[in-house]
Order: sequence, then C-alpha cells, then structure tokens
Amino acid sequence: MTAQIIDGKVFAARVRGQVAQGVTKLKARGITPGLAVVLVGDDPASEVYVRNKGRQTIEVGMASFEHRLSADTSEADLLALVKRLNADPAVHGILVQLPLPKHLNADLVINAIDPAKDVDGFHILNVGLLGTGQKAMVPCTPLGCLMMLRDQLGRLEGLNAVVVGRSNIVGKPMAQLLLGESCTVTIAHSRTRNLADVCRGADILVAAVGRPEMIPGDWIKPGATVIDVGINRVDAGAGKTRLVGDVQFETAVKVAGAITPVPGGVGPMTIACLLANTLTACCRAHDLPEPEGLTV
Ligand SMILES: Nc1nc2c(c(=O)[nH]1)N[C@@H](CN(C=O)c1ccc(C(=O)N[C@@H](CCC(=O)O)C(=O)O)cc1)CN2
Repeated sequence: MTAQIIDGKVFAARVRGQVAQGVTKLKARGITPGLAVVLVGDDPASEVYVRNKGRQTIEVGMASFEHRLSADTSEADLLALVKRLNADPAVHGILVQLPLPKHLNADLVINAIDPAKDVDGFHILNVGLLGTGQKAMVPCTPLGCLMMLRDQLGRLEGLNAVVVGRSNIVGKPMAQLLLGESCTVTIAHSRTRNLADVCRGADILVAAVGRPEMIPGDWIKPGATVIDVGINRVDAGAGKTRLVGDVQFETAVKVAGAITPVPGGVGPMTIACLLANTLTACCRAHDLPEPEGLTV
C-alpha cells in the first residue's frame, strides 16, 4: 500500500482563495483587514518567512505592515511598538516573528499583544480560551493541521490521536484541538517510554518533535493519517542541505493511509492560517459573522 500524499501547497492555496473572498466582502463595506508583522534581528529563515507573510498578505487583498527592528532592539522599544500596534485601528492582527534574540523575553512581548489581535494565538488568554473549549485565536500551524485532518477524515470523533511533541506553539494546542474533536488524545515526546508502541496505536499521528526522521514506518499503524510538522535542515552531502520532517517519509509512505510531505505539507498551511486568523480577527473587531471553514 502507498499512502495518499496530502498536498499542503494546494490546500493552502485553497485557504488563501477563501480568505481573499472574505477580504473582498469586507472591502465592499469599506473595511480592509490589516496584518502587522514584527521581525527583530536578521535570522535568515525568519527573514524568508516574514517576506512570504508580507507577500501573501498583499496577495489576498489585506494591508501589510512590516516592522523590521535591529537585533539589539531593547525590550522597552519592542513593547512600545506593540502598544502602538494595539492602538492602531488599521491593524487587526499582530505577529511577532519567533525566535526573538536571546535578550528579549518572548513571553512578555507576546502577552503585551492585545489578545483580540493575537493572530498567532500565543497570548496566555488565547491559550486559556482554547484549553477551556472557548472561542480563541488558534495557533496557525495546529489550525492548518486540523483543517487537513478534517478534510481527509471528516469526523475525527473517537479516533486515537497521538501528538509527538509538547511545544506551546504546536504540540499542546494541537492536542487541545484534537480533544475538541472528541479524539482520544495522547501527548508523547522524546522521553516517552515505549514511544514506538504509543505511536503504533495512533489512527492520527502528529509528529512535532523537531528531530529529523525520528519516526520510522514501522512505528505507524497501517492506514493511519500522518501529519508531519517537523522542518529539519540536514546535510545532503557535497556542501548541500535538504529539508526532512520528523517522520521517515520513505518508510512511512508504505504503511500510512495518508501523509503530509516535507517540504510542501504542513509548512504552507502556517501562513495560510495566519491570513485566515487575520480575517477572523477583523470580522470579530467589526462584529461581523466569521468566515466559514476558516476557524474551529
Ligand atoms: N510568530 C511565529 N513565529 C514562528 C512561527 C509562527 O507560526 N509564528 N512558525 C515558524 C516559522 N513559520 C512561520 O512563521 C513558517 C515555517 C515554515 C513555513 C513553510 O512554508 N515551510 C516550507 C519550507 C520552507 C523552506 O524551504 O525552508 C514547507 O514546509 O514546505 C512557513 C512558515 C517559526 N516561527
């Protein structure tokens, strides 16, 4: 058996199309959703992500506000910028690109963002709302994973879901979302005993542990749906590198029912869901109905 490949690029393009339609409707009412992205420092990967965010924001018809600050920016200056963006009515979504330089306290900065504009869903209030099953801003990567799972499987109720990884950005919110779908959820991680056996029990396996190709095909239940969140750059010889996921794709594809590739799986959904969250935040700010199919 060979797994169906879940194409994240195609899926993300579909989501962006839905977002663009929502933006057109808002513009007809004289409202333009706006997304502010803050980049501190010159991390090359973050540079690429921020550039792509800005480009895709404009492509769906939103206003893009980019703030690039030097690596030695003080916490006070960054907090002052966040405060200005909180107060700016043209800005419906605020995102501070992570990681921040070491001297800045990311928790402090994220929790200074107005929770209604926290399109990353990282603010402690949104974390609490999601954890208690209330309307929240949902972190983009897990939201994208859930959209793909719903599309693939329909109802998820009663399925065994194993999330490997316990980060605040992916693992924990992913587990909350799957619980919200009435899955039986296990959060596993690199120190879990008998990790292979835990994974073998999964109808849905979400790998978000950040270890290149840690999960081989023989840890996967035949027919399972595998969502690989890992984006790991490894040596490809001859001075080159390549991207691999947390799942060993070559062996997993022979066992799984469906699987996301790396690259081209979950990654593109992250920015598409950021745009979806910005549209949602804008609708909420104006007391308008939320876009269908783009929120949980
Ligand atoms: N404030 C935030 N910071 C970070 C987040 C986030 O959601 N909010 N996530 C990541 C980076 N990220 C977006 O910011 C992101 C990562 C990967 C991709 C993507 O499309 N990946 C491609 C491969 C890209 C490549 O060639 O390197 C793929 O998987 O196909 C988009 C966005 C950390 N920081």
